[in-house]
Amino acid sequence: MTADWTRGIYAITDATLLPDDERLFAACERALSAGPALLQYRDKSADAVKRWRQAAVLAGYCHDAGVPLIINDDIALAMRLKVRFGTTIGVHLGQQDGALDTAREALGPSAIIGATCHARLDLAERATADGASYLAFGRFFASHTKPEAPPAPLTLLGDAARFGLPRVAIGGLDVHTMRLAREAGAELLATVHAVFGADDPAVAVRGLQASLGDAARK
Ligand SMILES: Cc1ncc(COP(=O)(O)OP(=O)(O)O)c(N)n1
Ligand SMILES: Cc1nc(C(=O)O)sc1CCOP(=O)(O)O
Ligand SMILES: [Mg+2]
Repeated sequence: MTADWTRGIYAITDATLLPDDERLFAACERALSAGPALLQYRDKSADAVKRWRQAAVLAGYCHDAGVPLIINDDIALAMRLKVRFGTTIGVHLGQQDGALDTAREALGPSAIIGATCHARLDLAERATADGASYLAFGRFFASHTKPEAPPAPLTLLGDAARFGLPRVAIGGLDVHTMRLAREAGAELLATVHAVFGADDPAVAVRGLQASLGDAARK
């Protein structure tokens, strides 16, 4: 059974931190064992064979753990996984990654479809109208993973409550800064480094959950 995905830790993979199948799969298994709300497969390479192979394994892990798998950027890959495995597959789309309504049509009404809104409420308003399932804002703090991402103020998260969708905070979140983003209104706290830069992603997810005061999910 899939647990409530709308609140908690949103773990995002990274091909630099997890450069091969063995490390990616081991780290994701550990992270999933601690009950994140969502797992995103994010691989910016053009290696479609690797992306299919890795995403297919993660789809199985996520299915077993009851955690939705979100595919970054790639509606076609999410669609292929859904057809092949029939599991809960979603997609995260940035402003250059394809149309939300195309993704919704391809993946169906219950798919989780996320939208990057940077620091812009106008993008959030459009994404809401186009059928997004959640709205992602950031980056809020200095990011190891994407230092060039444009900055966003924490006050944006309160302003975004009006859209009535789960708000994701991203960028430089760790055991300290995550609390600030939650206090500012984010239901979901997305991180690469605080989970997959840690020695043990399971311990990291549990530590982040504890820092938020969220009950352990597993
Ligand atoms: C949860 C979440 N929020 C934001 C992003 C960034 O998406 P995007 O702007 O498309 O940048 P890339 O991740 O594709 O480099 C995200 N992936 N996930
Ligand atoms: C993928 C991504 N998108 C961002 C945005 O602001 O849109 S920040 C970011 C990287 C998040 O990694 P870390 O938790 O290591 O900072
Ligand atoms: Mg993208």
